[in-house]
Amino acid sequence: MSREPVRWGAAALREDGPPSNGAVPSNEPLRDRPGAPARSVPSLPVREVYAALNSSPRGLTPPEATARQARYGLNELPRVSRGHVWRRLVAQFTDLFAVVLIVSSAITFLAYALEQPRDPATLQLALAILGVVLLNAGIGFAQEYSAERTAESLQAMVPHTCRVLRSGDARDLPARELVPGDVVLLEAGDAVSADCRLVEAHEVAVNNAALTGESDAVARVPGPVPTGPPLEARNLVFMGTDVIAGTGKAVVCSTGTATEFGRIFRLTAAAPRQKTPLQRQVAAMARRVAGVALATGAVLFAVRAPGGQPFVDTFVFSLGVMVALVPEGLPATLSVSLAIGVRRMARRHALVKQLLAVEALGSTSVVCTDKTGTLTQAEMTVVQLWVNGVPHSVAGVGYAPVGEVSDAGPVRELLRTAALCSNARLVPPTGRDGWRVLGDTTEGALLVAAMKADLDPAAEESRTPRVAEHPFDSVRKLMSTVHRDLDGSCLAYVKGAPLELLARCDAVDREGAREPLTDVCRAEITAAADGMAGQGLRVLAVARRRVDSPHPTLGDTESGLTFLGLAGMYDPPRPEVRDAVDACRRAGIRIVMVTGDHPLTAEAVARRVGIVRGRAPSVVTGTQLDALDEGGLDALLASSTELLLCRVSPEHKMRVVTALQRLGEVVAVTGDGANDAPALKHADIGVAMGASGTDVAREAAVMVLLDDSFASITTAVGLGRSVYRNIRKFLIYLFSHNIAELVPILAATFAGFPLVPITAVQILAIDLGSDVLPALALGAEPMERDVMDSPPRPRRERLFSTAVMGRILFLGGIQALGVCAVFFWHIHASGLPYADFTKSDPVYREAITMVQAGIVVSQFFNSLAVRTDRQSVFRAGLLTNPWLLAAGCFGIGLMAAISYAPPLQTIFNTAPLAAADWAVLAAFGALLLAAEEARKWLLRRRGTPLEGETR
Ligand SMILES: Nc1ncnc2c1ncn2[C@@H]1O[C@H](COP(=O)(O)OP(=O)(O)OP(=O)(O)O)[C@@H](O)[C@H]1O
Repeated sequence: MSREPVRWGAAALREDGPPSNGAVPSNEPLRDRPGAPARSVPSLPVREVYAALNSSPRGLTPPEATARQARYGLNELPRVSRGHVWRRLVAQFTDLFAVVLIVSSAITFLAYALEQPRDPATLQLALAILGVVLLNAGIGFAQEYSAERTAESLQAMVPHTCRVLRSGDARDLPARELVPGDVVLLEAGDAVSADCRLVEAHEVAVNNAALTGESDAVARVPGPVPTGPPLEARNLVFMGTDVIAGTGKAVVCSTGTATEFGRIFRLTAAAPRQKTPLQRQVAAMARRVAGVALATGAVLFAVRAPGGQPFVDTFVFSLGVMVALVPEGLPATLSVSLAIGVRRMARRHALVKQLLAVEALGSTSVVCTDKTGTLTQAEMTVVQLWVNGVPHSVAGVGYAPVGEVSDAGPVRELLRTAALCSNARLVPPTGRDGWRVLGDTTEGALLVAAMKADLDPAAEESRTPRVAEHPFDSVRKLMSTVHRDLDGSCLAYVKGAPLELLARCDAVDREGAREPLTDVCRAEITAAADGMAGQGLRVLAVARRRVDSPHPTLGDTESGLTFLGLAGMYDPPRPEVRDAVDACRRAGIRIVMVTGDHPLTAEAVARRVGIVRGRAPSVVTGTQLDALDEGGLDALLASSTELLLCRVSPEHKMRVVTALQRLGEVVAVTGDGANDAPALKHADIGVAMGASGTDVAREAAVMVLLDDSFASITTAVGLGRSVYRNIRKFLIYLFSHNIAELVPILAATFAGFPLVPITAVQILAIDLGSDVLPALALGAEPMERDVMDSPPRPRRERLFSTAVMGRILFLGGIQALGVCAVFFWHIHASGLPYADFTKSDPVYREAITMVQAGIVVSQFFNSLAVRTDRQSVFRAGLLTNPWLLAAGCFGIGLMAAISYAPPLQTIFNTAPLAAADWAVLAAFGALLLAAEEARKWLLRRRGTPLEGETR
């Protein structure tokens, strides 16, 4: 069963009334509902539970379930509201930038009101600043809203199903379709989707942390308990909690908001969204730049105030420059870029639950991966059996029970035992789907093999019904079931990893006779198991014994066993994995295979998919890991390039992840089982399987693979790297033009020129007009082909590294030099002394138009230059990001309008430029590109990569 924290709706066991929907207070069957099973459910004996909830051991019929759904509504909780829309909008005006801008705008309005005569330019500036505030708030609000919607739609893509009995038929249904009275099947790793009363339980333990905060495992039993607070009833399991051990069957008592989880959910405020380190770095940088802006404003005021200019003029001017230099749209551009990354990953089957993962993915240096399902297709087929020293092959592929198996008695007995000791179910073909397995694929393969031998598992089960079970767990590596034999006695059937099982056998079956298991015999069986494993097969051993009671202890069930034989199953590798493994090699990412399987099986599969190429990979078992202290483990992990960890349990996985992180690695780890959750949480990127993983693993991971494939991890890493590169591109692009805006202002001030070379309104037109779209287009640059050709970015590398800062200064410096040159060239060409210039002077208007156009045109070339770090842009292809070209053309078009359209000329105090002026600016832009090309050429010649890149 699954948990979906955001979108549960309302439903409860109710005899009448409309379906509840979040807003309607729901009734609470386990509490006070009059006339309902309510409080009495936990105290009822099992057989009365069904009657009390109008259900039966075969579950509800589909029409009854539909009727109940109409009556009680879907099993969902209402959407979390992050506060009223207006409150969220107001919040946009309360961050530091917004407050600075609002105060600035207010002061400018005040200045306009006080100045004599009033200058329309002051009013324009005040309005422009206000416009910036509104625009910024609008972008922020829209971005937050869309991020929320993205998160919700991604959540909805993660499958949340539970196994339900309807008319006796087990089927996987979306958790939201559960209704009171439904009979659900639970097993370790499931998240519980509704409040339920257990009616059968085999060693069930749950984690009620979501409700109680206590993360210890608590045992659950099916029998009646005294009436009391629902959370204390040991036969109830609750929505939002996890089954961490055992298997069981339970009847749904309440759903949606009527559940205990729903009650708490209504009281819990949504957690605030955390900023990622990258967002924090950018915000810190933006604050620093804002500080520089503030200081510049103050310096300008101090220098200009004594110069005889009107006080208000100087003040408004300094304020305008300050506002213009604040990087207003930056945080929003960053979030949009991260969100684009998340969407791209989702399209490639990798759902990222936290933005944090997008950036961590880019620096992943080790991937610890499972084998079955991730590297292989998880389509097990039993291909070989080994009984009494004789190998038997099994024909047929996939789950279709068509093929041939020896009909020898001992072979049939092996398969019958294995099939009875399984919980999986085979589903016949429907529509376009072929034969499918519900449940564990290893067990599915055993059922198929049994059916190929003409055995009917259902008939066998009714002949010798199961009375008890010790579920499989990956530490014991065994599973056992107890069955009542025809004569009333009890038999235990056990299957599991050969070594573990053999250690619990003391006899071997020879055509029905029990013979002692000699050392020779043991060696023969081990050699046979190794032989199969060496071919890449997963090997299971099967055994049985008579037991005295229908409910023997684990120790009694799994000791003194009689060995029956071995089953070897083939699981073909996923075809796409080989290329993905190659990509990881090129990208300097180590792959460590972590599997519970046999070392020989692991090595054979690792060779097939290319993880192992050398002659002697390090193959280490869980027992060997246990013998290593921390130092030994570190040495092992640091020294082995090809490492396979076999026969390990999830606890080992956790230890290895911690050790790798200690060695400075950024670790991605895959997991599917409930007890993989700690390792998934601890890793830098926990990756859960969307198709086959348990709900608990999906909950603990930050990334969910919809197709379970290793190749999707590699793609996500590539996309993560590309997002990081793109962010760096637009930061260089945006911050370099700040220099081009600032330097001419400082130069004019210190040269004693009485006016500014570019006005605040012009700067705002660049920052919020011509620069926004190219920055977004850079943030959305397609993934470069060579993104996986370089080693991972070091964990501690800062976004604003020396190299990045150097590049900002280089590009910004060239731009600044250019615009200063065109400005003073215009001013000096007129021959007028500085003091004679006024705001309305045509030469001055032309000069400031040249400065603004100079920045816009050079930014166009700059946007092309920043696309590559070392490679020539001409080699990378000038036309490969058409959005960027379109955005650049839009910016130049806007600038032309500002230069030529009379109303805009009035607002911006600009003048029409001549064709020759544009030609000068274009030539100057081309010079910037040429200088960048020369710098890249030098870098390539020296072979120094920038931030670990090959370009
Ligand atoms: N359902 C089962 N019943 C009994 N034994 C099993 C079952 N599934 C697996 N085993 C045995 O336990 C061993 C460990 O299995 P486990 O599922 O823990 O490995 P895993 O780490 O998930 O493997 P992989 O890396 O292949 O996904 C297997 O090699 C097999 O011999």
